[in-house]
Amino acid sequence: MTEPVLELDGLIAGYGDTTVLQGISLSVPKGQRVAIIGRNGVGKTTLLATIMGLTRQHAGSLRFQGQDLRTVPPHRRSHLGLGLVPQTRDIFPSLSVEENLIAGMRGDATLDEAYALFPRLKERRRNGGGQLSGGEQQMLAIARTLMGRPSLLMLDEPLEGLAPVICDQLMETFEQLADDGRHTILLVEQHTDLALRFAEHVVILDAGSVVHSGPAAALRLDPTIVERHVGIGLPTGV
Ligand SMILES: Nc1ncnc2c1ncn2[C@@H]1O[C@H](COP(=O)(O)OP(=O)(O)OP(=O)(O)O)[C@@H](O)[C@H]1O
Repeated sequence: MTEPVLELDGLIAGYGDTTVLQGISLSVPKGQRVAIIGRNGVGKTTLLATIMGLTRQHAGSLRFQGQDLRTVPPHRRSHLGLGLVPQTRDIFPSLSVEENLIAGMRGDATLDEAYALFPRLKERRRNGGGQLSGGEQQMLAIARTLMGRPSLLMLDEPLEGLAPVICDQLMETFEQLADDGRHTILLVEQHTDLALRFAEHVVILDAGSVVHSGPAAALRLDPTIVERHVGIGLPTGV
């Protein structure tokens, strides 16, 4: 078994005094593709935000590459190799595509890398972030996070509101990133079928707790587990 890159043990966290995550334990090996699924409001975004240091950790532990992150602020976490593409995308609308990418750049990251991954961004490089389509904005949000050279890439509902053809393109990009040997990926996604096809391991959350954690292959064989916890059926052929 590969060394875990991320380890959560009894993690309780939330907003101010409110707790949302009710004792999450999770161990993610380096290079694994993990899908985090669950109904609306069960704490998926809060889990990613907590790993990034954006919420209040009340109890339990959170370790990245063996280091306890409890007192490490978000900007330091991104220096350590954590990268979050938030659901809100958070690009700078008044900056051009190129300026957005430069703002996220660290180390030896180059614009050419971003443009190789998303040729569309090269075509739009002089356009303002606010002038982009939803799909282009998501590409920019992902590319900007990658400019920070994360080894743990967290994607919060990256397909939300996007046309099926763009969803397919983005899923191909995630496959590419997972296969390049440099990224461990946590994917929060409402498109459960796509998430299960992508993932090696699936975590199902309900009311701030892990109610299932196991290989994606088992869920593909037995969709009733997903139906029970997420309340939806999977299309056939997943
Ligand atoms: N900034 C905040 N302050 C207080 N409570 C919040 C905040 N953000 C989320 N919550 C609450 O935390 C709980 C979990 O929300 P969260 O967004 O993590 O769920 P989710 O599973 O990602 O849902 P969705 O699929 O709708 O995005 C919800 O009850 C939500 O109302």
